Amino acid sequence: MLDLNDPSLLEPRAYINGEWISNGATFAVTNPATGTKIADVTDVSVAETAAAIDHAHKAQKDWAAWTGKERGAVLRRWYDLIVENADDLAAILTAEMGKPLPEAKGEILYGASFIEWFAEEAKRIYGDVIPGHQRDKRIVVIKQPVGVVGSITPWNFPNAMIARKVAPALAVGCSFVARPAELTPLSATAMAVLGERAGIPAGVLNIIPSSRSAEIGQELCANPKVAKITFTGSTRVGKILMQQCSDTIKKMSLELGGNAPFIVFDDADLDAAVDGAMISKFRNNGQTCVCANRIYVQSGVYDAFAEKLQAAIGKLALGDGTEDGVTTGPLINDAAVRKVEDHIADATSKGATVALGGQRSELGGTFFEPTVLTDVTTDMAVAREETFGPLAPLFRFETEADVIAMANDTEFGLAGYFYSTKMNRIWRVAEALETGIVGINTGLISTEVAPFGGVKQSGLGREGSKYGVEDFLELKYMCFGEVS
Ligand SMILES: NC(=O)C1=CN([C@@H]2O[C@H](COP(=O)(O)OP(=O)(O)OC[C@H]3O[C@@H](n4cnc5c(N)ncnc54)[C@H](OP(=O)(O)O)[C@@H]3O)[C@@H](O)[C@H]2O)C=CC1
Ligand SMILES: O=C(O)[C@H](O)CS(=O)(=O)O
Repeated sequence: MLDLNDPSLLEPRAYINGEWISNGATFAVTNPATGTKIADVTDVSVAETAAAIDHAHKAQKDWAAWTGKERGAVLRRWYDLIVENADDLAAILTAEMGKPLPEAKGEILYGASFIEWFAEEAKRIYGDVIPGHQRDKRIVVIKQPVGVVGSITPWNFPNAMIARKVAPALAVGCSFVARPAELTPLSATAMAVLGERAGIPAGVLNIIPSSRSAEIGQELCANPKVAKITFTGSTRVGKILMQQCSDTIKKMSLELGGNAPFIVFDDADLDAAVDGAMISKFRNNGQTCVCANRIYVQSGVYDAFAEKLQAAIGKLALGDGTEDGVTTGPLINDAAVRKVEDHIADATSKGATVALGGQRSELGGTFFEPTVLTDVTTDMAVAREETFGPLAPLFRFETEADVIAMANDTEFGLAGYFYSTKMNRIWRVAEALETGIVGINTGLISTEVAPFGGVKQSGLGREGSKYGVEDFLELKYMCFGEVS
């Protein structure tokens, strides 16, 4: 049992129309570090999903009639409650997802920062007045909430990925039906416990845990009362959802897979580059869509960087995320471990060298040794596929033109990083990278103040920042005649 200050935050039931629901059907949520069961969670059915959508549809009109200031005040109270309960929320997150407690706490505060940001934005949804095109005409543009928003989110950031979506949605007057990942629903229900306490009206926020992602997703995509789908996850699933949403032409926001290049030029501050590679590659044990998936090092500094990186990795401490000093938890499941193993086997079969790690940890379970591959080449799977684990493949390059071509040779385009101290090169490379986000002399780019999102097959739309509300709004213009 988790040792929480407020045990009521560990909530296994679904939250629909302001009611906590048990329906006799459950699925088990287990701790990836220990394999022990945390809770049996309500397994919401398709019919209950449709009912949640109906309630959200009814509640949305009243919610949209509140002023932005009133909605912002509720979101602010929600933010305050999340921060006050951050330790408990982090404990729940670590238990169901495995990331070390300090990282989990960081995620809770990161997620809360979106709720804080959009609590403020709620009262700034401005329209426009456009000079008439004829003497008797006047034109006014207003922005209105799209309506019911369906959300599908992954296991790797079970709090922040919901917060990054629900905050702008509720701020502008939408209602929300959230289906969290089967592996990590308890962070979502805990958020709803606090949202209810903050005063979010019944039906405005609904949490529908389920073991049947495809069926529930199909209902969210097909139901005509859902105006928008917002999704974070793999490009594979994003494509399925796009197809399913086409029948009702739903608005979509998609935060999909990545394959981030991390480039170290020979003019880089190598120690800073190693620090950046460590945070970008090993945050969340490499289980983030913006982590460095390919590390390109210019030949003049390749050996020195490889040596420094291995020394830094040697300071990582694997273990149960609840233990002091642990920096790196388990991977989410055995499939994730097998993907890392497959990428290592493929690379070594084609000439790469395991310079560090390369196998399952002696801790057992889904713990895996942080790994460095050297002599990696572009014909290897790690060059094309997202590893989503603690594997740092080092590619050698000669010229700036060569590395830009290699970095952009992917269907993905979420984040990219590079280290250089030459201003002219910094501008050239930043503009040349085909990504939605560029980290320049930093490996950590995530913040609520900037528009997070990708290009190419890494997604559609942006989350966070002043741009983040637009995807939850419809523009309408009113043309007044007979004025003169
Ligand atoms: N761009 C971004 O911000 C992020 C991208 N990702 C990408 O996602 C991948 C790993 O995360 P992972 O969670 O495994 O990704 P998935 O795409 O497999 O799952 C994401 C969510 O979609 C659900 N899902 C799976 N299949 C369907 C379906 N047919 N219909 C509706 N929902 C479905 C999952 O449910 P369930 O798990 O219960 O089956 C989960 O809640 C990586 O490629 C990673 O890059 C991950 C996080 C963030
Ligand atoms: O799901 C993810 O990987 C997150 O989007 C990464 S971040 O927002 O924490 O950078």
